[in-house]
Amino acid sequence: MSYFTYTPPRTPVPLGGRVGVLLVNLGTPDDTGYFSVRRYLKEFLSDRRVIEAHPLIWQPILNTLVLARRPFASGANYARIWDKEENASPLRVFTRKQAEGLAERLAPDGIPVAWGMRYGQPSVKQALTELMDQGCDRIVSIPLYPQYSATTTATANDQLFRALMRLRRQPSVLTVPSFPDHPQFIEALAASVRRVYDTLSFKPQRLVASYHGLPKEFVEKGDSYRDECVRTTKALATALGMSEEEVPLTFQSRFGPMEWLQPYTAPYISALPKQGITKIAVIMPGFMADCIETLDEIGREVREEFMEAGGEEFAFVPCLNDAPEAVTLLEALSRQAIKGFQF
Ligand SMILES: C=CC1=C(C)c2cc3[nH]c(cc4nc(cc5[nH]c(cc1n2)c(C)c5CCC(=O)O)C(CCC(=O)O)=C4C)c(C)c3C=C
Ligand SMILES: [Fe+2]
Ligand SMILES: [Fe+2]
Repeated sequence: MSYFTYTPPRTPVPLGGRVGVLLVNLGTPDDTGYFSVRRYLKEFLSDRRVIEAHPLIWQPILNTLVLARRPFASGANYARIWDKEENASPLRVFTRKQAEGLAERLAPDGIPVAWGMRYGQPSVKQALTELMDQGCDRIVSIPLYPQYSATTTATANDQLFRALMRLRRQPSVLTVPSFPDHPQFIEALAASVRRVYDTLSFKPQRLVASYHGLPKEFVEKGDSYRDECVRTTKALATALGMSEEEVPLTFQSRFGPMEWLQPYTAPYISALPKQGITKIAVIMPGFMADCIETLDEIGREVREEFMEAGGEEFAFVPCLNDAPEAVTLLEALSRQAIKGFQF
């Protein structure tokens, strides 16, 4: 059997090349059952960009303690947010819709779009093959994470380059950098806040900006994630004409016993009513699409804890999902990157 895994394109590459856009997101289980969630978590938590401990130490813990129990708890959480019509998790549905929206915008220029997941299906390799089958010899890859982290952006790129390793005829690739304060990103976030605020019968005293957490050690060792979260939060506050105090930054979704970036979202929000802050809104600008971390952790768990602690009003600002502003952002990122191929 050949070392190389891909047969040459069936569609000829036009003179001057053909660009395709690849959207890469995290990944999600195929269904909410134990085995699907277990398979997903095993792949995710075996990634050394995510868990840096040596496999000789980590793998026995993962395969016994973690994978024996967590798939049940996570599966129950996924079941609560599952899109029953599409029979898929919201992360997959919204990623697909973002790709479809972008494809419509780029179709007049003959630029195809595909989407793949770092963990699970459809794979990055499948998405890449889809583009190469259409004659693309130049790929713009957009990791769907506004703020850089080695645990997300870098591993998405690793997976793409892993697929390229087995190609005899390799396309040229441009990986789009993180976009924490890209004007179109901030405008899209601000529009999502305004849309929610227009429907409220109260004025939130705070707009809490909650980001996925990260072990503190990763940032101390050079991951730029926290700085980029600060950039997003400041730019959003400015766009909304709010003070920095009105838009506090917190970190959610801790995993394991290490210290993660602080302040932690849940205790921070539960402490607000005691300070006289009983009406809040929460936005999650680290997620391009709603998922288990936003819908279940913030929309259910954190909301309930806030109300139990004396909170009165809690407004949830949905992620950008398939809003036209999200597609406009992806179009801007794509078109800016495509210029890099024009010479
Ligand atoms: C050490 C563990 C983890 C790190 C580091 C981590 C970083 C990280 N993750 C996201 C975005 C998402 N994470 C999601 C789910 C999720 N994350 C972890 C663990 C780490 N994440 C787990 C175990 C899970 C699975 C759910 C669970 O069992 O609790 C998701 C949602 C996926 C979905 O299908 O809905 C996203 C999105 C970022 C941005 C990040 C670092 C900055
Ligand atoms: Fe995560
Ligand atoms: Fe979580």
